[in-house]
Amino acid sequence: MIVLVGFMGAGKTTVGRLLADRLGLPFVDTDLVIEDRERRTVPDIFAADGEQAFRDVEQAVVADVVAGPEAVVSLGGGACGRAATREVLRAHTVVHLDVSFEQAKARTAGDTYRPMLHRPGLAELHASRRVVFEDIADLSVRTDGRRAETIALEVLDRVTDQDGVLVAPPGGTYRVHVRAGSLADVGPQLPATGKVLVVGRAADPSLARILPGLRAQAHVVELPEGPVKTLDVYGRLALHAAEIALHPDDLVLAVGDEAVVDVAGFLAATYNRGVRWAVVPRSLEGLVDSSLGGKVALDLPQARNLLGAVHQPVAVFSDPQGVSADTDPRFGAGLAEAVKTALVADPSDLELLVAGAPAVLAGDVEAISALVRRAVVTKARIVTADEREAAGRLHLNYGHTFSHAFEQFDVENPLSLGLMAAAHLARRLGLLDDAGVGAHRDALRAFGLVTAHRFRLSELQPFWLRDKKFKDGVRFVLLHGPGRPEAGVPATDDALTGALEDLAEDR
Ligand SMILES: Nc1ncnc2c1ncn2[C@@H]1O[C@H](COP(=O)(O)OP(=O)(O)O)[C@@H](O)[C@H]1O
Ligand SMILES: O=C(O)C1=C[C@@H](OP(=O)(O)O)[C@@H](O)[C@H](O)C1
Ligand SMILES: [Mg+2]
Repeated sequence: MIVLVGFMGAGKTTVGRLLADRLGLPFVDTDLVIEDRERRTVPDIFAADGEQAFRDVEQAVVADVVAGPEAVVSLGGGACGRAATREVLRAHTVVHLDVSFEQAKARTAGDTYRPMLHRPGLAELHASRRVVFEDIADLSVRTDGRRAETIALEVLDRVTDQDGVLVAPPGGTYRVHVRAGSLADVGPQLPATGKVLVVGRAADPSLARILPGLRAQAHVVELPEGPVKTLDVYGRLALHAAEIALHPDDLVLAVGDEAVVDVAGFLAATYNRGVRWAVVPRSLEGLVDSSLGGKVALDLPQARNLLGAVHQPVAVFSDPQGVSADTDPRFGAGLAEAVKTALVADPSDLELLVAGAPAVLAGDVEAISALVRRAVVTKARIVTADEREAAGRLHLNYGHTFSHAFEQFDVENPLSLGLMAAAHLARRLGLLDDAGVGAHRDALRAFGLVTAHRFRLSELQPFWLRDKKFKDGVRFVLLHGPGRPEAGVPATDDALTGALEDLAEDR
C-alpha cells in the first residue's frame, strides 16, 4: 500500500490519482470514503458534529482502507494526528508530499470545502504537522513549484525497485536493467508466473545462458534465421500459444534481435488480447532503442511495420556483453540509433557519445554499456511523457522518414544517411546552420558510419505515401540544433532536391 500524507493543498488527492493510474492500482481517497460512509460532506460533518467526531470516523476509515486491497491511498491532511493511525501506517509505504505553508495557502485560496483552513494558528499547525509527516514517512517529496505529474513520477521512481531505468507511460511501469554480464540473472528476476513462452533464434547462444535460470515451466520456440516479422511466423507462434494454453498473466519472453522482439511482442499484444511480456534485446538496435517503449509490429509485403500495437513489457533486461560488430550484423544501425537519440536529447549527450566512440568501436563493454544506458535514459524519459506519439515521441523518428525510403536500395547504413539527409534538409529550410550539419557528420563519422550517397527524389516519393507522418505531403522531424527537434515539418520539392544534392556531395 502506498499512502500519501501531507498538509492541505500538498496535492495528495491529485498526485495520488496520477500515481494509481501509472501503477495500475485502485485509488482511494479517505475523505471520499468518509463521505460515502457518512452520506454527508466533510464540511457538513465538521459543522454538525465537530472536528473530534470527524477524526473518529477518519481513524476508523483509514484503518479499514489500509487493511483492504492493494491501492494508492491519499489521506486527509489531519489524519496523522491520531497515534493509532500513525501505528497502522507503519506497515505501509508512507510518502510525504511536502508543501510550504505559502504554497499550500496559494493552492487552496478561496477554498470553502476545507474547514481547517479557517482555523486560527494555521501556520503553526502546518509547522507541527510537518514534523509528524517527516517522522512517519518512508520518503519525502518536495512539491513547491513542481507539476503534479512530475511529483507523481518522482514518487513512482522512488517507491518502486531502485535498480534499473524507470519507464512509466500510462500503458505500464517497468525498469530497463542495463548491466554487462547479466544474462544469467534474467530468469530469477522475472515476475512469478506459471508458464513462460520463450521466443528466440535457434542459433542464439543467449538462450542457453537464460533458460537454466527460469523458474517457471518454459516452452521455447526457436525461429530460423531470416525475416520473422511475418504473418506466417506470427501464426505459428499464436498456434503454439494456444497449444500450451497461454494466459494473460503468463509471460512471453522475447530474446533476440529487433525482428524477434517485434514478432514476439506482437503476439504478446494480441494473443488473448494481451499477455505479459519481457524483453531481452540481443542487438545494439534493441539495446539502444526498440526494446523499450512497447512498439511491436509485423511487416507486410507492401511496407514495414504495417500491423502493429503499443504493448508495454513488464521488464527489459539489457546485457551489452556479447553484442558486438562480430555478433550483430546490424551493429552499425544500432550505432546510428544511438547517434539519433543523442542528437534529439541534448548537446552534452552528443559530446559524451562522440567521446566514447573509439572505445565503443574497440568493443569495450563498459563503453557500450554507457552508450546504451544514456540512450535508454533519454528514451525512457520521452516515452514516459508521450507513449502514443502525440508529441515528444515523434522526435524519436528523427532520420527515419528518409531511412525507411533509403532502405529500399541496397545502401550501407540507411539511418546514418537518413540523419545526414535530415540535417541537410533542415539547413536548406533555414532551421539548422552549418555547425549543426557538421555535428551530425562528425558524430556519424566518429563511429565510422557512411555520410554520403546519391538518391533521386522521384525514387523516394512513392515510398513516402504510406509513411504514417504523411499529411498533405510528407512530414519530417528536423532539428533546429542538437537537442532542439521539431516534428511535422513539411518540405518543398526544391528543398528536398537540394538536400539530396548536399547528401550526394557530402557538403
Ligand atoms: N503540484 C501542484 N502544483 C500546483 N497546484 C497543485 C499541485 N498539486 C495539487 N494542486 C492543486 O492544489 C489544490 C489542492 O490539491 P489536492 O490534491 O486536493 O491536495 P490535498 O489532497 O493534499 O489537499 C487543487 O486545486 C490542485 O489542483
Ligand atoms: O487538514 C485537515 O485537517 C483536513 C484536510 C482535508 O483533506 P486534504 O488534506 O486532502 O485537503 C480533509 O480531510 C478535512 O478537511 C480536514
Ligand atoms: Mg485531498
